[in-house]
Amino acid sequence: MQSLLFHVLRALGRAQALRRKLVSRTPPPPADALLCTALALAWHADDAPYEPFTLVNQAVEAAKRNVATKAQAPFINACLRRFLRERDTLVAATDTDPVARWNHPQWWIAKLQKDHPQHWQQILHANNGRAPMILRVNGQKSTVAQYQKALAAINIEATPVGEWGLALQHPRPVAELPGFAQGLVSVQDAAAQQAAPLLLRGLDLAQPLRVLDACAAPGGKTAHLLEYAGASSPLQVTALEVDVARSVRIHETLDRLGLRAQVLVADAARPQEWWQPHCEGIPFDAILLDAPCTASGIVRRHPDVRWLRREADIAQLAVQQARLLKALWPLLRPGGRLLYCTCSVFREEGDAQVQSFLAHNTDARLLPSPGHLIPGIANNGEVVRDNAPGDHDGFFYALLQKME
Ligand SMILES: C[S@@+](CC[C@H](N)C(=O)[O-])C[C@H]1O[C@@H](n2cnc3c(N)ncnc32)[C@H](O)[C@@H]1O
Repeated sequence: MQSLLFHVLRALGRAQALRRKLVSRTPPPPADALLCTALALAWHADDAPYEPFTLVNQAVEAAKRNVATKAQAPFINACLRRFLRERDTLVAATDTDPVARWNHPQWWIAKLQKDHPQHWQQILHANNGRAPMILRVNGQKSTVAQYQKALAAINIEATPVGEWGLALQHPRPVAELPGFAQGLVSVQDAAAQQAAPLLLRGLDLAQPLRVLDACAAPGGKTAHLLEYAGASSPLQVTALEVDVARSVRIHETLDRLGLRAQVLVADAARPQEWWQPHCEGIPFDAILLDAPCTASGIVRRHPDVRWLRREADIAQLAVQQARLLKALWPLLRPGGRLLYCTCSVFREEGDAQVQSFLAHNTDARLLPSPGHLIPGIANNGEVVRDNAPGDHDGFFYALLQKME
């Protein structure tokens, strides 16, 4: 079901453009949904999950069986049969429509063209692909080489990515991964795996440093911070999450991996409510702010995001991100570091956010940072400024230091 749904979402722009060519008036929503679903699955014969004739027959059967679409079954049948007869002409007629070509809303395409004039096509192309499944090996329990061997022993092929990552040749349910329940590995994209080393590299981890993970659920990066520091490090991590239900997942993540952190349910933008009562008001040595964002960098994992987001969400989220940065900066000790990141490729949530922060905070300086990571680059030889090699999601990282 999910695989079919994701397929439809990755081809919805094309399907809606084809539907407009087939009918002049939009059918009632349930019939339209069924018609567009069938068109999205069948439009590209080489990529269709079933024989296009089967898809058409099944769509018409489904229409007949549902009271909401029953009356439109003959209409859906007529549209889809015509589509099969005239497919090449109809597809060619939609090729000039960017929404059909790229399967993203027009505003999203225009935004990427403006924000990434060199790479917008590459980003859209990556967004329509399928993301690889990447594991992060828990350095406290195994090594990349050992785990790769354990996978090979059960015929799971994997290639090392980055310091702790293994990319699986084919995605697998986690229950099939050796030692998953015992915390040997986690699932985490290669771009997200850069957070812990970026924040902690070069710090003296033999000291009892205090680290705040300000937006922590489900705890992927909290766990990586602890794994990275190592079992013998006295690193103290406070994991903050505003959403009670999501905070439960931080405990689950830490329990599975055998790690410990202070988990607080609180609003990071209102430190007056939790910093003094739970952290004695002592400044942190390092802060990770993995801020809520549009998730425009992880579209290939969540193909619905592009259709559900509204352009106005970007500005609203940028305000929230700025509020979080402003509230957390005073909690950092002079000389300390704050890593700001989002899984977005939009500049308002990355570059522009950080430039505005630097302009308003003269005690902050930007340390060498990856900046915007462009999704889907798989050693294709293309050079992108500061982009890490290998396939990964779209992300943004800026490492800020507070001057002493
Ligand atoms: C991008 S996700 C974090 C992912 C997490 N760092 C990880 O690697 O697993 C952002 C999280 O921030 C939480 N959040 C949003 N606003 C917050 C706030 N004001 N204070 C604390 N948490 C917040 C959201 O509920 C969400 O769980």
